[in-house]
Amino acid sequence: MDLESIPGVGEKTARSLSVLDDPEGALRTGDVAAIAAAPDISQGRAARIARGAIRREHDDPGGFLATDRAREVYRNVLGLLQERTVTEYAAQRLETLYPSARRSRIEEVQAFASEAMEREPDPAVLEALCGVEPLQQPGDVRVRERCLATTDAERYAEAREAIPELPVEVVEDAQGLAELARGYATVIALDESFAGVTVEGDVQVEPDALENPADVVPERSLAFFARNRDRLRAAVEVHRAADLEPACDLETLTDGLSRLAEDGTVAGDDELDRLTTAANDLDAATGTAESVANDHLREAIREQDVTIEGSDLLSLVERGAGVDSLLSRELADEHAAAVEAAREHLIEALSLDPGEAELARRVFTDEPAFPVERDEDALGRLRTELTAAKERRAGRLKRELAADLADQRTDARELVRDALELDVELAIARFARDFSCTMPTVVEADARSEPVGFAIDGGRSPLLDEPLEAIDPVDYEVSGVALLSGVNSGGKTSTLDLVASVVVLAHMGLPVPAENARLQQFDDLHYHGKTQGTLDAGAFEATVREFADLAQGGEGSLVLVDELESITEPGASAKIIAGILEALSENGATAVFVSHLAGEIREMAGFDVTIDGIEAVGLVDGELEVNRSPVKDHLARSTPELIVEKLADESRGTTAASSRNESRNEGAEVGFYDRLLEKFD
Ligand SMILES: Nc1ncnc2c1ncn2[C@@H]1O[C@H](COP(=O)(O)OP(=O)(O)OP(=O)(O)O)[C@@H](O)[C@H]1O
Repeated sequence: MDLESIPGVGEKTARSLSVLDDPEGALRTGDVAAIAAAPDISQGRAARIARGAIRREHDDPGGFLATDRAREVYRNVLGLLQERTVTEYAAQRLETLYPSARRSRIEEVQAFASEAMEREPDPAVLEALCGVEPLQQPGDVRVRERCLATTDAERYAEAREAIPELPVEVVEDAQGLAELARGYATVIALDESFAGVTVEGDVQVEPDALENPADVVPERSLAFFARNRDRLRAAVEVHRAADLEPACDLETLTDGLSRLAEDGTVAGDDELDRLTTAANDLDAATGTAESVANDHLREAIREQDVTIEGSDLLSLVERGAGVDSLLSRELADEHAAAVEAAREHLIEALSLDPGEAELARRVFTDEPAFPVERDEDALGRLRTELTAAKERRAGRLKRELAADLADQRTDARELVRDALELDVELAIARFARDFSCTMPTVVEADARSEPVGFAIDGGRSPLLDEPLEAIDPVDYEVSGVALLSGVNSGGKTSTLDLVASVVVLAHMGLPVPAENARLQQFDDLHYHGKTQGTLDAGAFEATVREFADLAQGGEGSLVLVDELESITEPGASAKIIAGILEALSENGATAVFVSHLAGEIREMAGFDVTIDGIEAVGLVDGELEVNRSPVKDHLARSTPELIVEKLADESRGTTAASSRNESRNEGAEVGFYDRLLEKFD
């Protein structure tokens, strides 16, 4: 696949994407997480790239949303879906859903969304989703206690390339190897020629090391799991809570992760912990052991009456002997006990095993001395032994753990992806529940048959800022061109919003907020919201021009227009709207024009345009009671007409109830209201 052929992908982005394992697969499936794993590509950008790839896949020219208001409706319904996601990933992934005029795309998403609607948005699953995020690449791994060694310059270059995590050293001979062994806990010699060479320290001859990097640097695969430990655990939790089919064995993965510390070291091994603590605490424990011995000895000396004969003292002084000799002669037992106490302390404080204890005992010699002091050489040997034992054990455990986890890397990726995808599905499921949605029937347009238009039963506009229970369900059906009349605040704009939302969601392949919906597969949606106030000449001209374009094509278009009359004075508006409707009708477009001038427009129009009406069924306590579903072929009475009618009714009632004399004035009032009412006929 030529990545640059995707809309929105230039040379630089294509280069970033080519770093991925399977860029084509990621693009084909709209896998935002995989695309965002490419260098310098954010999730938002990944979503745009995925959308471009999907459009290319379906040969979709785009541009379904033809006006600002249409785009606004899309952003609003998408926002409602995004509000119902838990993860940022799912919110971005939803951006790949867009209204399309391509059947294959609509059906593809419909299949996905139908399954999604079956999902149960369990609170435990939503809670678990909080911790899931796309996996991250581990940072650079650097191992300092182990090195590779070779005598060959070419092999040196190869080693640096294959295993950049380890230092690579060039040596001349076994002597060089021995020197390295003093500086590193483990030396891995790459040359066959070193086989059989014995040098002190942990030196392993492994000519195949470069072919098995996982054995040589288990840190490499552990770093991936360590970096993503919490995300993987959260993904495991999501699978458990949602009872999802897991991509790998959850027990094995959880067990592996429980043995891994956040910094990539092995956790939970008592012996390794003991060795690590012993190596770390060695100096401090030796210092304390010295104090133990000296406190002991000081106490003993203080309490001792040392009796020494004058001749002995003389000979000691003449020989220049110090207190050591005195100690050995007079306090040998106490000295031995003090040294023993120091040794015991060191062995116990560091929990040393018998072999290590043997070395530890040598840290304090039997030589009489006060104060008792450590033997640095012996201490050095103990330190080397503890560090080497620690490294050996850590290395073995890392290799074992890396081997256990290595096979699960691909599955672990899938595990996280499935958890994130579940969030996308649950957002759709929640949206569908919250707005009582159904999957619409989207009918492919057929030039030879009658226009299908749209038919919505029990629709509730998701754009109304009311709880679902407070929204009256609306039935509305239009094929061809219609005018929508109705009382002020009757719900005309909300009806257009409902139609636009249903059409946009249906073309996204998603369920729509209605009991039932059947609609034509439209090419595009032109929705013009209400214009605020009269337009100046320039803006008026631009608006008329816009409709001129539409009137020339438009056979597959849905055109929704709200009170276009406000753009100029009423008489002229009616003429212009009538002309636009004629053109749209001739072209076979589907259109709904909301207007307070429906009657006037019909008179001007050169064809029998349908007028639907949102009727007030009456006035209750001064408030209009409205039937929100437009009545077909019915010019709704206006609010002023209803009010005059109400006044006429009221005054008739009063006249009937009053005496003859008093009613003269009231009779005149009835006549006045009737005169006004006649004007509405
Ligand atoms: N189906 C509905 N169920 C409940 N309330 C509704 C419904 N439709 C509209 N409303 C309420 O009526 C108000 C007015 O609706 P809307 O703006 O759609 O009326 P309109 O007929 O376009 O008004 P105008 O004639 O002033 O342009 C809305 O804000 C909403 O509160």
